[in-house]
Amino acid sequence: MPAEPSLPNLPQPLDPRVFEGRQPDARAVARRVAALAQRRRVDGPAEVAFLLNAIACMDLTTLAGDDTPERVRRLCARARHPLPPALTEALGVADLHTGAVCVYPTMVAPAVRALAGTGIPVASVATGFPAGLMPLDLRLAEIRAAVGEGACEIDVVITRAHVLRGEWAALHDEIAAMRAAAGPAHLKVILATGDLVSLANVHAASVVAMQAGADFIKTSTGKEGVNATLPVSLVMVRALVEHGARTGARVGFKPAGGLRSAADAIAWQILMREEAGPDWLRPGLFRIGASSLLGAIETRLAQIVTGRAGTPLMPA
Ligand SMILES: O=C[C@H](O)COP(=O)(O)O
Repeated sequence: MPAEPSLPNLPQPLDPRVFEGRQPDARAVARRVAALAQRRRVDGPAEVAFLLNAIACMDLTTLAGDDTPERVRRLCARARHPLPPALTEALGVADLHTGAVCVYPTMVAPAVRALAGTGIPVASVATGFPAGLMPLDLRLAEIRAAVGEGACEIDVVITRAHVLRGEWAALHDEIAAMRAAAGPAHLKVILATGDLVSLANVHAASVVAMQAGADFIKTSTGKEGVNATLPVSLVMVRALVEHGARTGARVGFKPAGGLRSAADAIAWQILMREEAGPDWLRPGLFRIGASSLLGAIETRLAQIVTGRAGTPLMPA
């Protein structure tokens, strides 16, 4: 068993022994989350470093029914230059861009065109996002269509009923089929944890997704009643650390949905650093899915640079 997992995560057969009978202790999880909160008080250069890393690890997202190619092009321009020039100059940063842009399948083509030559990947949601309640062949066809348009990352949703009914083989086979349909694209498996009722279900679904070949496990669509929380994130990150110890494979983590403040950006990075290790805090292994976090980070960085809370660095 390698000490440091470093291999890509290849699909394996379902092994329910890894999760059956495992019941994460909700009180212990809450205690650990509270303890991690004590480590979040960072300031000065450390805070700036966390905030810039949050941008580098961000899947800058628009997933709205009224999305247009124009909106997506504006989002891509923001992904290429996430901060105003005066702020990047004051911070002394160069070549900063977001980890990816995340859109619906029909918006992949304009995003790919807008990001050509930048190296910024386009991620597409698929599989009947956000509910996933479409026939499997149509969900797989949607994955293939998004990859065909140029998406190199695919964010899929699972059938929550498989989890709620304990249909682990069906869940494994569904995700394995999605893994195969995605071909060379990275597969992020959204568990929609707000729908899964218990931490035991979150743990089991995380393990099944990884056994089926997920490159990332992701908390939420942003559309559930409850989206990313620190307790479910802790359970998921511990599951991926254990998976790495068991298999040697590295699986990334993507909290998404409801992350809106600079404090959120830091809290999830602290959790990742303390539970998985500092090496996980890079775009290949950690992403934050967010539609409105970037503005909050910009505001906080401007406050730090000017030393005046609430004072914009640039004229409006
Ligand atoms: O995958 C990303 C989420 O859909 C974004 O959720 P949000 O709009 O709450 O930031």
